[in-house]
Amino acid sequence: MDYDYLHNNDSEIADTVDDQVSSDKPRILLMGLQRSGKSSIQRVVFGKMPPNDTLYLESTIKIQKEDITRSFIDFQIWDFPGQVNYFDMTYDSQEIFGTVGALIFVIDAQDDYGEALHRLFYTVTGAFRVNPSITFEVLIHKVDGLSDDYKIDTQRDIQQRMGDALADAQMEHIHLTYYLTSIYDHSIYEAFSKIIQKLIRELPTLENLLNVLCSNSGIDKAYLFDTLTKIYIATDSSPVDMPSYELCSDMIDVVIDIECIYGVADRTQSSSPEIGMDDTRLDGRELMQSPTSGGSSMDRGSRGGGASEGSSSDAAQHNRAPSPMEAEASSLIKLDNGDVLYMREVNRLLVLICLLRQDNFEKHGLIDYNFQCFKEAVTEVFEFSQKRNTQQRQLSVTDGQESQST
Ligand SMILES: Nc1nc2c(ncn2[C@@H]2O[C@H](COP(=O)(O)OP(=O)(O)OP(=O)(O)O)[C@@H](O)[C@H]2O)c(=O)[nH]1
Repeated sequence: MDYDYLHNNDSEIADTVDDQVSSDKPRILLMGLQRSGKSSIQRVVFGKMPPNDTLYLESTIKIQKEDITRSFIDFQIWDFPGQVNYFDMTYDSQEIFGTVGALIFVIDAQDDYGEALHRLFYTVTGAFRVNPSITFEVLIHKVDGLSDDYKIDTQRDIQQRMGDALADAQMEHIHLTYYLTSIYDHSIYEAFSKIIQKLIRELPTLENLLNVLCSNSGIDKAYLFDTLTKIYIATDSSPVDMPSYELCSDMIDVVIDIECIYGVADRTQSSSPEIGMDDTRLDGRELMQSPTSGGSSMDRGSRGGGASEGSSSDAAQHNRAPSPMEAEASSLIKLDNGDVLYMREVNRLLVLICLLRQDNFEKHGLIDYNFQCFKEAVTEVFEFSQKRNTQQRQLSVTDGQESQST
């Protein structure tokens, strides 16, 4: 089979790479055919664009580069125009693929994907030759329009055809990971969580800390989320099940919604998202004092968008942080099935969300103490990783200057 790449309009965008290659951060590349959904993914996950608004996105004509710098997530995401061949002589593929962490290839599953598979093959084999350490991730995207059976069949077919093509080319050692995704549900966040976790060097340490926290506090499942993107950057080693992940992820929205309604407690003293709800009544129900501190709780009712059956939330509590400087928002949602969702803010960018049985939450003094230890450990790991990143960047700048002068 001949895997030729389409050539069109290269000259229009030939100048767009040069000004993009200067940053030394690890890169995530978003590639795929035109209209496969690359820009939509970037805007929805990293820009908080409502999925329906992506209908009006215009075609990308030059590389869109975005710096994502938040806690442990520290990279650049590049959204490529679908119509360009970055392996031809016009571009320096070493410059483009040399420092790439992950190459994400998006396939429109609602369309005929024969052409997309040719492009995928051409892209991964070309990029692998330049940089064998890239992780290759394939998003079988727009699956919201497909039945469950059809989704599985599509994934199987794509995997099979790519496996055969790589084997024919004796490149079966190239490993591709496949995800079924849509911007209209949690699947895109789940996929990005897994992709980004592969790039976080501190992941084993964070997982260990979460394991210790869970086993010492009677917590069934814990996720460390990046608040803005809803990407979980680590979880404990018990298996991730979609309903629990969706509940935890939805909790971030619940808290943000409540914050939007009630505002920040004291903007003059703190930029932390504390939720000031004292003396407020909602739906005629009085807000109660929280058991942990001088906070308050509120009935919130069930929330759509992914909550699992029989687990609609029936109460959410928000505790005021003891001091504005401590910036420690926390929140509690009791589920109908007797479980509890407990959220604690680690810092402005990270929240810990735990799922546990209500009986175990009775010992929340212990949980709070363990959380403090966890938080201190995470802060130390974070400071260490920042120091190391800064040192590495300084080193690479010095290396670059030396190689230029020789
Ligand atoms: N049904 C569905 N439509 C989607 C999804 N993601 C993106 N789309 C739609 O796909 C269309 C194309 O999306 P874009 O993000 O512009 O595609 P692109 O790959 O960036 O296209 P180019 O910039 O031309 O390379 C838009 O109308 C989106 O609304 C999805 O998960 N499900």
